[in-house]
Amino acid sequence: MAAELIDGKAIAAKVRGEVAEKVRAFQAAHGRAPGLAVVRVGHDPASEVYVRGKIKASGETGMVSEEHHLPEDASTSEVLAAVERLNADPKIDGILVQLPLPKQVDEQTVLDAIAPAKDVDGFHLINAGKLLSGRKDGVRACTPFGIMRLLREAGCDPAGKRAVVIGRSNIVGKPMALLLLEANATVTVCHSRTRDLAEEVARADIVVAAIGRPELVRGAWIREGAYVIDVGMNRLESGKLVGDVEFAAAAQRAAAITPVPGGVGPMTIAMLLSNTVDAANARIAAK
Ligand SMILES: NC(=O)C1=CN([C@@H]2O[C@H](COP(=O)(O)OP(=O)(O)OC[C@H]3O[C@@H](n4cnc5c(N)ncnc54)[C@H](OP(=O)(O)O)[C@@H]3O)[C@@H](O)[C@H]2O)C=CC1
Ligand SMILES: Nc1nc(=O)c2c([nH]1)NC[C@@H]1CN(c3ccc(C(=O)N[C@@H](CCC(=O)O)C(=O)O)cc3)C=[N+]21
Repeated sequence: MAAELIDGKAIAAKVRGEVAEKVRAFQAAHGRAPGLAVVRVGHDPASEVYVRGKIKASGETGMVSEEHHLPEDASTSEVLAAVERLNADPKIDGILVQLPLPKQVDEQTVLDAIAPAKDVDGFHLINAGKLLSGRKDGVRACTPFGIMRLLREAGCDPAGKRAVVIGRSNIVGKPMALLLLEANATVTVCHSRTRDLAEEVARADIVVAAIGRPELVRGAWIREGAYVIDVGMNRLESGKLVGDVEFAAAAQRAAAITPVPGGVGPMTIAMLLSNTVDAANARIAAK
């Protein structure tokens, strides 16, 4: 393998250490730990795993966390009521509503009901709008924000580079493109209607794949010396977890690449905790 492995697990551990330090300072100054609430609706098995990971990691940094589990048939107004209670709870600094929600629940209505100052996912309209407008005071979506840190730790400055983001979701692709643009990359966003994905990827100095299709991005497409970030989480029938990039072949050409698992996933959780302690401090400062 020619590429450097970008060790998301190790970098996430470093971020959690920084968060633990901020948690200690917050506790000393305010007599309580920052609080994170996770709302989970129904029984999506993947969500159960991720939420457990988030709760465990938050405890390790000294934060207080609680999980609110609603039944599979919960209505939009029941989920809204849970969000409203957490908005009003002074001990809660961060609220995360785990996605996807069951189909009868209106996702955007729920996300927009979260107090923007407690929206540690960065999915609220206000935080999305602040990112679009280049304002620095909004909450940044955890996955793209974590990827910017991974690039920095790998020694990649996006300024002037050609970045190709594959995927245009509100939670990964679009905010990723905006953060890369903010860092002065020349950004192309690809999606399912892109005419020639291979050709777009072949030009890229930075590739971020956020598609959700196992190994769709072929190793042979990767430009020599590119930085490759694989967001995809695809569980094969064998039980094996693979990304959106054909890892072994891409690693022959890339300068650096993230593995799945152990790349972007652990970083997403670490950035959630980082956003929560930052939200706790910002809320106190705003009082
Ligand atoms: N590691 C982590 O922390 C996280 C991982 N994920 C994972 O990342 C992946 C993407 O997640 P998310 O953004 O929520 O997914 P979405 O399903 O919301 O978006 C997928 C995007 O991929 C595009 N796409 C689909 N097929 C193709 C194709 N053949 N060629 C090019 N583009 C294509 C879609 O295009 P179009 O818009 O045209 O439909 C869409 O924009 C998933 O595997 C998810 O599990 C997600 C969040 C966090
Ligand atoms: N409101 C909300 N916010 C999210 O941030 C959010 C969400 N909903 N819904 C689902 C996606 C997905 N997501 C992941 C987080 C961590 C790993 C992770 O830690 N993955 C491990 C592997 C875990 C395993 O083995 O299954 C790894 O990559 O090493 C993966 C995926 C956050 N998401």
